[in-house]
Amino acid sequence: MFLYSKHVRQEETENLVRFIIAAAGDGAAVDLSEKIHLLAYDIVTRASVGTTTKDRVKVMHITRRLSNFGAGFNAADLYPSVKVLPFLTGIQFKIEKMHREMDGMFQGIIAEARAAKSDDGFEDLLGILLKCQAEGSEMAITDDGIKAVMLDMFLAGSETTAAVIEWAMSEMLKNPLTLKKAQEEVRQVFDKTGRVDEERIHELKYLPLAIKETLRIHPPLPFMMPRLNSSKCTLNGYEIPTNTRLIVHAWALGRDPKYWPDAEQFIPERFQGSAIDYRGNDFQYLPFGSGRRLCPGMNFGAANADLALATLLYHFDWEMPRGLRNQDLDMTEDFAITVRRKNPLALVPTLKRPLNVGK
Ligand code: HEM
Repeated sequence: MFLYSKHVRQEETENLVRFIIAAAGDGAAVDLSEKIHLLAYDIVTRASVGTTTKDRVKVMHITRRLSNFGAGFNAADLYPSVKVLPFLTGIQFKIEKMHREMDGMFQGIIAEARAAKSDDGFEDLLGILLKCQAEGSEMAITDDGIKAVMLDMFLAGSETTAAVIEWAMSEMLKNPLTLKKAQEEVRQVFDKTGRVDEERIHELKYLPLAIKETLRIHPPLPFMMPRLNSSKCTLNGYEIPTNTRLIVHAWALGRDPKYWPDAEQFIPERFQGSAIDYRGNDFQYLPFGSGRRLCPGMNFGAANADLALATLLYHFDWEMPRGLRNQDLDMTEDFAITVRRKNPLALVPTLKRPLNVGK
């Protein structure tokens, strides 16, 4: 899937450039947040189910509602033994409604994929699952199982990727020296061919630092997956009984001044020559989690963010809308399972490099 997603990623980022070119020109600001989110959904959807669905905007909104809904703690979580609470708080009803909506859409996607079944190689995830289902395997694959995997991909894959791209652009705009540095490097590398693609992306050294720094200050999932401890233990003097639900706060770790000097500042250079990376072994920096629940989409998500950011910086100069200074850029976070910007990122693009497809 990762290899298959390469051309999907390329096509979708180029579509984004086309859209921005069409929207730019008269000094008008573009709602970059919306486009970044559609980009992430389209890449994840095409890699998962082969095509973008006609309901893409609807799926995107339901996913966001699910994310908003799952944020924070609710009474039912605090008193899991009181079985009636989910009904009293209305949570059960809302979950069931969203479930019905999503289920109908996913069943439609599965039916379309079955009808379009061909022998041209099942390269997307849904195709592979349907093939295994048809061939029969030791563990039966049901339609419900397939729908659960699809939901996982949409929920876990698209909002997170979009958040990284959106926050990286926001931080670089707010810190124009970092923007300049990243942009100069991107243009130096890709001017050789006039096209941003993955053949040369490994030549970038500064943009990956900026992405790492973004993941430190804005881990898209501020809380890792809940864990249950299998035996009693003591943490910071607190006794934790067996089977307690524990949640690691990745956001707080990334901003802890004990580990990070000038923790609130966006300084990509802090990762230069540093061995700290996001693969889950450095416990002060866990944007993709750690251990057996480590994000399985880490490489896919990082590749999507790398290409999208390199493309945005290569083709366009970016400015704040008239009357606003870079340092005034609003950075308020929206509280949901995935933390994204509260207000859309509206920026003025100026085309600097045309789109050279197929060079
Ligand atoms: C760059 C963007 C991404 C970030 C920052 C991110 C971050 C995370 C984090 C923090 C977790 C929880 C890990 C833990 O608790 O140890 C997670 C889980 C997960 N992620 Fe990602 N993720 C990203 C992209 C993706 C993508 C693109 C996919 C797939 C298309 C994906 C699929 C998943 C799944 C399925 C899980 C649940 C794993 C489990 O249940 O054990 N993620 N992700």
